[in-house]
Amino acid sequence: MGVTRTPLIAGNWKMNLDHLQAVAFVQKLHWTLKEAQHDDRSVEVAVFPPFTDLRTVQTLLDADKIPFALGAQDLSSHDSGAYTGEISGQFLAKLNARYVIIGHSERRQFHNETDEVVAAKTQAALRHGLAPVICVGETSEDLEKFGASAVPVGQLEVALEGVASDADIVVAYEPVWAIGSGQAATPDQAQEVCAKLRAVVADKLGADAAARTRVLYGGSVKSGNIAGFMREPDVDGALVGGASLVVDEFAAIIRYQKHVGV
Ligand SMILES: O=C[C@H](O)COP(=O)(O)O
Repeated sequence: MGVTRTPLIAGNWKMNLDHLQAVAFVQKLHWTLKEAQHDDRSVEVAVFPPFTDLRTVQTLLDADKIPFALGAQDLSSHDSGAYTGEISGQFLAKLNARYVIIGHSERRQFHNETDEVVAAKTQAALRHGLAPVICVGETSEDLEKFGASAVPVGQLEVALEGVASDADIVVAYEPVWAIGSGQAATPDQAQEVCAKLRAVVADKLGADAAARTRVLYGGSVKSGNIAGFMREPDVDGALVGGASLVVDEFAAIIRYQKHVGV
């Protein structure tokens, strides 16, 4: 029997929602899903608040037994020391963070993160038992010059250098042109690149890792298009930006099976 990959719907809040707004949001999302009798086991939900919210959200998740996983949006490649403003993976692990986003295109674009930095951060996450959500994707210029898959495939190959075959990782394919633009990739386009990314995981970490690793699509995911992506065999979930900030919309994305009859 093949490996079943639990779908992952991840909300990357980016630099939105302070810790008080985060509490209200998480409580409302939880109630909304409960009211809709959402089956907690069918889809894993993860939220990625700003660093300053993490402790508050973790306390709320624990206290109210809310079954959402917690993730951070970045981490330092170093574990401790004189790195002003940086956040260590060991701090995130102590907050029971399960995931950390690495190499988001906004980090690559605004903080000059190279593939090598992404690889070092991937190692840092794994050292502390965090599952890196490794983001890769092409810009519209890359798409024109090289097609859709060459750049994300190359980025992932570097990120997986030296990663052990039993590592717990997630890959997120986020075409940069689709992020925040309202112009999502088509399910076919997402499937094509996600399948190639899974092949990179197979090549670097082996067939078992490729079979269990979740590959997400991200870029203008909404309740109206999530079902199309989730029907694709190599798309195991979504990394959602803007739509993860609106409770009803994010809940509808999480409930894609019932909502749109997949
Ligand atoms: O991390 C999330 C992505 O950047 C997608 O953002 P978006 O859903 O607002 O397009």
